[in-house]
Amino acid sequence: MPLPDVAPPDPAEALLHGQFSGWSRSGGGSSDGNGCPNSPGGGGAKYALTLTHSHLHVQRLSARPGKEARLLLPLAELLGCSCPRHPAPPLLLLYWYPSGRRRKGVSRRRQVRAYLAENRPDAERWCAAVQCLLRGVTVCATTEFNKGLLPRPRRLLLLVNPFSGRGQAMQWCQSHILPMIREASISYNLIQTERQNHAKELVREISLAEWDGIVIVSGDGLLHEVINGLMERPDWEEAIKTPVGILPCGSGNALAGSINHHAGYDMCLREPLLLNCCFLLCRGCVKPMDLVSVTTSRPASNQNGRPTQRRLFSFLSVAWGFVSDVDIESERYRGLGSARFTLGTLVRLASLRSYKGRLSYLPPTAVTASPDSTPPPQKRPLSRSITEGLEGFCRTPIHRTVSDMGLSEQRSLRRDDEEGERERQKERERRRERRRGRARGGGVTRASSLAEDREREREAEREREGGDAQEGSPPEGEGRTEVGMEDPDSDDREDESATDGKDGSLEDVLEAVEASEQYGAGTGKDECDSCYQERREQRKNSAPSSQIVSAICGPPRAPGPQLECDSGYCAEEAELNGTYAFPRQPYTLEMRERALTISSPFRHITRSYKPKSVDQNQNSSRPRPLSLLQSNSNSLPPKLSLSMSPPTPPSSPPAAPSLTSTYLTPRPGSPGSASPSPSLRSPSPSFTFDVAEPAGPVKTRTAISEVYAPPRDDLLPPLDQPIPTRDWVTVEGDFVLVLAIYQSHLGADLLAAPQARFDDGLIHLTFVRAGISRATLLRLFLAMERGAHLSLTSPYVSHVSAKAFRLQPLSPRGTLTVDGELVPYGPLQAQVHPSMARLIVGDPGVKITRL
Ligand SMILES: Nc1ncnc2c1ncn2[C@@H]1O[C@H](COP(=O)(O)OP(=O)(O)OP(=O)(O)O)[C@@H](O)[C@H]1O
Repeated sequence: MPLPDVAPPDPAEALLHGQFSGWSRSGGGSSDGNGCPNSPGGGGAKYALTLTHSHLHVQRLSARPGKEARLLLPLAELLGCSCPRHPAPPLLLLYWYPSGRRRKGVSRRRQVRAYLAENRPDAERWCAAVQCLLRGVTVCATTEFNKGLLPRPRRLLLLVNPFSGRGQAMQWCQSHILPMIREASISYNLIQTERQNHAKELVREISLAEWDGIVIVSGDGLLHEVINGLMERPDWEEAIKTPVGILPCGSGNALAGSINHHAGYDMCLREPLLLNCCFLLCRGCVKPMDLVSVTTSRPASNQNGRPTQRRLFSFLSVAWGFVSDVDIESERYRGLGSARFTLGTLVRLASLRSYKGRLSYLPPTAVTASPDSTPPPQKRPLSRSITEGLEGFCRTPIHRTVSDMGLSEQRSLRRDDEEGERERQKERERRRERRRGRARGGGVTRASSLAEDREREREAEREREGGDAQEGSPPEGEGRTEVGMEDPDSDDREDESATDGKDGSLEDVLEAVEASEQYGAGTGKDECDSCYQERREQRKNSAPSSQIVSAICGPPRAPGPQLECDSGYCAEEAELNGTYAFPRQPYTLEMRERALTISSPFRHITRSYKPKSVDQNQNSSRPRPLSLLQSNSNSLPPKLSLSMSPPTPPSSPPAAPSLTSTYLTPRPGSPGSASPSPSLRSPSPSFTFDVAEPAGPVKTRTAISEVYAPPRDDLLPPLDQPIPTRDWVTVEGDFVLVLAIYQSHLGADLLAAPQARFDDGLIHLTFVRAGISRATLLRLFLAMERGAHLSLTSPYVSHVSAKAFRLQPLSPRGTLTVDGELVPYGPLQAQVHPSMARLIVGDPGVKITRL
């Protein structure tokens, strides 16, 4: 980009200075066709190049009418440079990505500039100098630039979900991603995922020391898998420090939107967003990112009457109500790309639901110490306030009832005394609660235990069943009431007159959308309930993944190390969405072998997409993606073989990984090969993706414990214990939505929490209560596109920050999502773990929105 008033460089700042000739395919002295469309000019034009720490100054020596004599290339806009090998002429190729306005927002565009050096050593010296600056190597004017100064090339593991978004991920890999990664001199291995949880299984087992980063080429769902795969490793503390990146090919792309926003770019979608994120990825700066530990639960359904719990780690959001409904229900419009959410929003607005529930949260001011900054001593009380709060609530020595939070002064108490007391107290509470009955109104602020809730729900259920049997009304409408109606408990969801008058012309639009939806889907309003039922049976992306899982991966997958899974729970979950389905048939070695062979990340395919034969995707009715391991990395063995050990039964505790593969181990003679076992190697905590590292041994290895000890949620009591009344705030009533988000964006075009930072240690809660009109709700989402919704005042909308929260749905049915993925419906609680992961975000925020 020529700048009219470019000042000449200060000679004192110059690192290199030299003369080059212009070069282009048409006008240059090359006959091999190795030209560049944007090179500075034909043969004959002379240029003086000066390299400083921040810029490359280009001065045209021979004047040319109508052309600027000076050009300033900021190194911040340079992706990389190269010097093509002999017999190509001694060229210095610069890959420049200035930002420019596009139809769909501002994004980067590629320009290659080529300068012909007098000889090859000159070209190589310049190339080394530019690369040193891009990699952050400390240099000065007296530095003798050569390739030896450069750190080893960075290595990325690219995981591509070919079905994400509109199914363009592989196409975009070829057209944009891989060329840019090569230009940035990054080595990579590319693996296509072939089924749900494939990425999770991979990252659980690979040798992470081989990689400088794991990059997801997909939507947010695949990153969710990777984060949880890393957290399920015995060496999770090291593993989760592996930088992760995302290249947006999904339909929501919330994290990519947040990264784009953090870099200072205007909101954009699709390819412009991809180019921005790919540029930032190649630049490579890493930032700490908060993770949120989420514990989900389902009410007791098995004979022992215990609720079952599951813990997972989230980087983006927890949603209940409107947002999760739209996310899951709009799956059917996947072909529309991100527009599916717009349509889904309109459809859901047309038949707005509300859900009964209780939301409790711990505001940040109430927390004295972050669990990560000063790890609490073992078995300390959860917090003093909790004990006090519980005492106030239960009027009994509550420290006994919360003994597994650890009350050190009470450790000497006999365990069975404590348990007996806890049981007696629960029983007293239950009786007291029954006496209070259902007279208690909505919006009550208090703490209570899930046991009470379940008891109340069971009672309510019994009453309802009795009532329904008498009145003959179906129970479907329970708990999902239309907003705006007088009686939120009413089942008469057809009656929307209460809001009809309010919304005016918006209603016409909504009715039109609703009518077209009914026409398109062939369902009427009543059939919404059957769709709802259906949704419980299916899962996101069910077609491809369920086919593969059933045809190829019948083997049970061992539950995560922290997973408490009894058979009843698993069966129920399989029915719910399949996410946690553990197939019941025995898992033979042959099946495991077949799955792994077909999974083919371990196959070496040299830069060609090899189509898979149909029989590899048994029962697959749709064309399957190509199995692929594509690599330009020199660091991996060309031929990969697997050695298998018998599968671990799902119920057995996850000890050392049962699968080993030679691709997991360093190549013999490679820098890391001295390490005795891949499982003993982990990235050094001090390693950063962007910090220059001299060539040599990959990383220092530390021995890791095989005992899995996941991080503790020390701000939260166990899910079946009451939350404290002190410091916690509880809101109970009818909600249209509850959204907990920890990134700025909910989708690439939804700035849901403008104040959020990757590592602010906060959960940003938005909740909308029943009674809001559709017009206001629509206005809220429209304002969210600009991040202006926080200033929209409505008595029904609240925005708060928290360190932890608990959500107790009291409606019998609904949808809960974590990072956009369906989780079992039931009580859930979450706590933020500040800066636990690391995210590749590129250069920090230089505002580039206009030319
Ligand atoms: N090859 C595959 N076949 C089927 N499902 C897959 C495959 N690879 C990954 N998945 C699963 O697909 C789900 C959705 O993936 P992802 O979120 O990345 O894309 P998306 O839904 O299109 O994007 P977004 O979340 O932004 O809308 C994830 O749960 C992931 O586990």
